[in-house]
Amino acid sequence: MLHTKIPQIEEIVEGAINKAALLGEPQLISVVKQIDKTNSISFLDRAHKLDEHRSYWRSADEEFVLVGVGSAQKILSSDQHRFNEIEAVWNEVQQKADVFDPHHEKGTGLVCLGGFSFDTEQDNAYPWEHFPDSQMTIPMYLLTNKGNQSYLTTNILILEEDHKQQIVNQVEEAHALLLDGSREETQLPACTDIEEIEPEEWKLLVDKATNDIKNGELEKVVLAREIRLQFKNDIELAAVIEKLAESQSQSYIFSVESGGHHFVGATPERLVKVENQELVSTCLAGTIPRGRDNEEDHRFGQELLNDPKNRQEHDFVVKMIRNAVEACCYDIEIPEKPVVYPLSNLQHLYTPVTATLEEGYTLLDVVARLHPTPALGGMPQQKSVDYIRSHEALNRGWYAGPIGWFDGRNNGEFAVAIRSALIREDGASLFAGCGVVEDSDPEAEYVETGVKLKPMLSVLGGS
Ligand SMILES: C=C(O[C@H]1C=CC=C(C(=O)O)[C@@H]1O)C(=O)O
Ligand SMILES: [Mg+2]
Repeated sequence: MLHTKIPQIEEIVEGAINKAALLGEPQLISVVKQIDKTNSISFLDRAHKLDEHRSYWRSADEEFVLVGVGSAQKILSSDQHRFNEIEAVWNEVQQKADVFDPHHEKGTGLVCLGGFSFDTEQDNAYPWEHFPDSQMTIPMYLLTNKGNQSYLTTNILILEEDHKQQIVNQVEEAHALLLDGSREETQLPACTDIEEIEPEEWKLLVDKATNDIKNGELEKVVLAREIRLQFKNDIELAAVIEKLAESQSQSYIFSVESGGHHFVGATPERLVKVENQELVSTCLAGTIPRGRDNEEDHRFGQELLNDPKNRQEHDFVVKMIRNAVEACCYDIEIPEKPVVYPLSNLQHLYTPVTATLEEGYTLLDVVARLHPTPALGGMPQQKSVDYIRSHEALNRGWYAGPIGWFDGRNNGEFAVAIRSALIREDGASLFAGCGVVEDSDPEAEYVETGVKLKPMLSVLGGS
């Protein structure tokens, strides 16, 4: 239920304790307030004193940041129909919750943050033992920065036996800590060792894939590789996120914690965004480096636009996304040809997709239809996922899976978790991949993945 008249927190907590007793089940409350403009990195940093479970999301193309701290409720699923299952639980949670929100801004109030593994049939083995197949968290405390405005949401699952004053004190102490404004000095990781995982075997696999494609087994497959780093000290998440956000201004910046490990990344690739039933998706595939000067940069861009191998990589993605969107949208707009999308160290082929989502469909329905697109899996979809599962040496875990958020007003966005790293206590695994088609050259694909790994590598002290 949404309440627009906002009572004092004492009253809200008391009401929830009574309701929990009456109904015989915990009662979720969500209270939103506008606060002074708050720096998201400082907030993220201070939050570790409260709870290690922190999530970070920064949009690539608007001033929109979410920082989640702690967990009021987690929604998990390892089911084959995990997107639907998560949606069903989410609907139930929303129905039962009491939301006190006078602002009605997107990304405030009841919001879920989290992500999904690439492939539910791959087991959660090292280094992914702490990451379930799907994990969406309603944080206890959520900072929402939208343009110049900041909002703080407090979500609490109230139990019948809870003590009103204890809860109120706990919330007030947490708010004071999170909003205190100071920032401790944080340090970037000191890397002591770098290990590329079997680069020669990886190139042989790319070569094999081109042959399997020529033989008609499949049309395209995205193959990823891993680099492992060792650190001298435990990493400080806020420093990593801050540096990544600075260096990758055109990318989504994300971080999700599970079991004390952080999955972090800077990805340029949106999977899908929905706001007021308006849908935006992105076809991003086909890659060339940036030039050393304007002339070379432009020449590379033109080369990319006219290169048959890169165009083929890209066109598979457009075709698949078009089909998926046509099944649940109208007013679909997709330009005939891609344009060049420059990032700090490389350029991609880019085709935007806009449409209106038909009534009755949700963001998660579209995620279920799209994941994985041929920019992450290949073509045909199921064959390429099977191929990856049986041939790729690494355990993808959440690499290339959907990562993002949604709120209780049918707004939300998912990106694909590429150019990412899983950070453990004293080390990290970094991941990047590339689209392999029949004309792919293993050495060139190796170099392309190297360029994609570079920004994360340099933030983590590896170069
Ligand atoms: C799979 C990745 O990139 C995809 C996204 C854009 C361009 C790609 C490419 O040109 O190969 C990939 O399809 C990755 O960075 O890990
Ligand atoms: Mg490529």
